[in-house]
Amino acid sequence: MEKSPLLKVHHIEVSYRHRQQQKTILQDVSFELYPGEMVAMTGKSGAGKSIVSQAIVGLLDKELSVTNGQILFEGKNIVHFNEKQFEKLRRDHIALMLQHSLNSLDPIRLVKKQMLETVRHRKLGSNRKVEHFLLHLLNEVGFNEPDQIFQSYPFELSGGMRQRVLLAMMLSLQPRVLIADEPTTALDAVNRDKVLELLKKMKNNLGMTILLISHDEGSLKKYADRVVHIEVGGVIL
Ligand SMILES: Nc1ncnc2c1ncn2[C@@H]1O[C@H](COP(=O)(O)OP(=O)(O)OP(=O)(O)O)[C@@H](O)[C@H]1O
Repeated sequence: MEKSPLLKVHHIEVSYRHRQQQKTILQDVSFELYPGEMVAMTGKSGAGKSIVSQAIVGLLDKELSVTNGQILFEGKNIVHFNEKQFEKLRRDHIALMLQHSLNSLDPIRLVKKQMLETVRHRKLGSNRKVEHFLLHLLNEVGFNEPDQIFQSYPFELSGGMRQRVLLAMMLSLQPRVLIADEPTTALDAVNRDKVLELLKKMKNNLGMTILLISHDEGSLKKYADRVVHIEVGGVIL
């Protein structure tokens, strides 16, 4: 393991402000992610796990802001990035797979179209090359007949299959860090294990760094290298 962290969340505080009202909703959260590790973040519902992940990638609701602390990505403080810088960060370095992201696939647009759109900004070569790359990723996430999935509509797929398509989409961005916020909530036990296994495989094969957010401490311990626990008001390592 390299010595310096890829991502360092350092004593951050997030506050809510609307008109005259202000309150702190997250206080003194610190943890580090080292290259190539999978860290699970757990904590009770409402502890602030999603808020932390949104703060990292600049997707906090507009009433919320980081009012103290630093978030360092490769040693650089990104807390005060503007929208354009955050967009680039999300596109090139840190992908966030959201809790309810199953809904982010359009049910009536071909998987192929949606996947191609995800990588449109990347210079990956000819159309054939890009399609080949995406089909390979579909295969990596466990589809034996990726072309069939490519040519289907999300409404034709099960929840577990859609989750794996989404994962392939995230992987197509080849992020340094993948933050997966409750990636398995919509899945049954079999598919949940499949997705977690896959994340582990991605970590091992591609050297990806993963922050996995979930309530489910038991199953996460099985897959993660380390667990950080968020308490309401702060983090306990
Ligand atoms: N837009 C917002 N405005 C004000 N408070 C918010 C906002 N979003 C979240 N909160 C509050 O911040 C706290 C942390 O919420 P968050 O969604 O991060 O919790 P969580 O740990 O991810 O919970 P869960 O496991 O249920 O998803 C909660 O008390 C929540 O009510």
